[in-house]
Amino acid sequence: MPLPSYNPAEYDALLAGKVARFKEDFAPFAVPEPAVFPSAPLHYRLRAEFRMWHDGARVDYAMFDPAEPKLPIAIDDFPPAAAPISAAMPRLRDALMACEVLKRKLFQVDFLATLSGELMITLIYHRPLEETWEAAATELAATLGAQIIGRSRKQKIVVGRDWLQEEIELNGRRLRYKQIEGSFSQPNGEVNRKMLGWACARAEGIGGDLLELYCGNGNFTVALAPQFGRVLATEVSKPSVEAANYSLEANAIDNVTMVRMSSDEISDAYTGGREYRRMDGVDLASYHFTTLFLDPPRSGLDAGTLQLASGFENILYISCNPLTLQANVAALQATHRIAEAAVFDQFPYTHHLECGLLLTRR
Ligand SMILES: C[S@@+](CC[C@H](N)C(=O)[O-])C[C@H]1O[C@@H](n2cnc3c(N)ncnc32)[C@H](O)[C@@H]1O
Repeated sequence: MPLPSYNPAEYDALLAGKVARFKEDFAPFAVPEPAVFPSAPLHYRLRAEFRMWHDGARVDYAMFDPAEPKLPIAIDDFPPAAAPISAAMPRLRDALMACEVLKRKLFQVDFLATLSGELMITLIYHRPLEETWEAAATELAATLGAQIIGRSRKQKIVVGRDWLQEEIELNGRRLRYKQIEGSFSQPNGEVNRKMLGWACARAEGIGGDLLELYCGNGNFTVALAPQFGRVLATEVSKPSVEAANYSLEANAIDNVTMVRMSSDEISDAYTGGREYRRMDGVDLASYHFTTLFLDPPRSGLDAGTLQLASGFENILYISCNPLTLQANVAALQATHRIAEAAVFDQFPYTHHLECGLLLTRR
């Protein structure tokens, strides 16, 4: 099997195939016609990771054909990568080749960019990093206009910041977010903007309070909060909670309480389970929840969260895995029907599809 091809001429047909599969998979649940949100056909990915291949004085970005995983294929560019990554790739490679201290035992390079034009480059080594590395990396950061992080076993050196500030225009607002190196952020920035817009339009006029699980850096929280009375947002990862708190402050949002809790913990607390110190000061009984917002990892919802969801009037569910979404919708069939559906092409030229559903109580 060759490396994936990124041919814009094939894009529409590939997306049509995915939409058809979605409609077929969800037909047993009487899914309405989905709204379809395409991606830009090129330069859509805000993240890219490459192994680095050394050959004499050369170093190259390498990709691997799954059929021949030991044979590196050197690449000069990566068409899906967002503009700041595409522009930096050849400049970084040339700078590495010109500087032994930056090049030696460099194993991998991770790029993270934002729609706001910021760029972070993580250089991962199979050797300890010394002061001369930091001096060279500081020069590189200035040349490329990027944040640079050096990683090696038990070592992390940050040149600049280990986070980026994203800014997203949405419905006349300019939303600001913190995106921390190594934490989750949506890979396709423009499609993410479309997801935020779709979710806000679905929430229009519902009112009451919102419970959000898997909130990450507050991506949806910041967009949705003004449409609800109060919001209780939860997330398990500590850096993501820190980023979410930053995002709330940066957007002057004051009706959200953030709690670091896993989905099964919040489900347990909600149904009167054990007491959680992290819930101190949060009076669950004082909320008038009308809506549950969910954006879980690929594994979908655990049994406790499904139980929790079954009691809500409205469930807004964003999923990166139609298979687990199908299973979760099946489990909620007795209580909820699909009122609206959307597909978001976060991952062009792959079989992956992001979907959104509004489920309302029967
Ligand atoms: C698909 S991401 C969505 C994040 C966020 N909604 C966004 O749009 O960027 C899923 C998030 O769920 C978090 N997560 C994973 N397992 C979890 C669990 N059991 N309980 C709560 N959060 C979890 C991850 O840390 C990640 O931030």
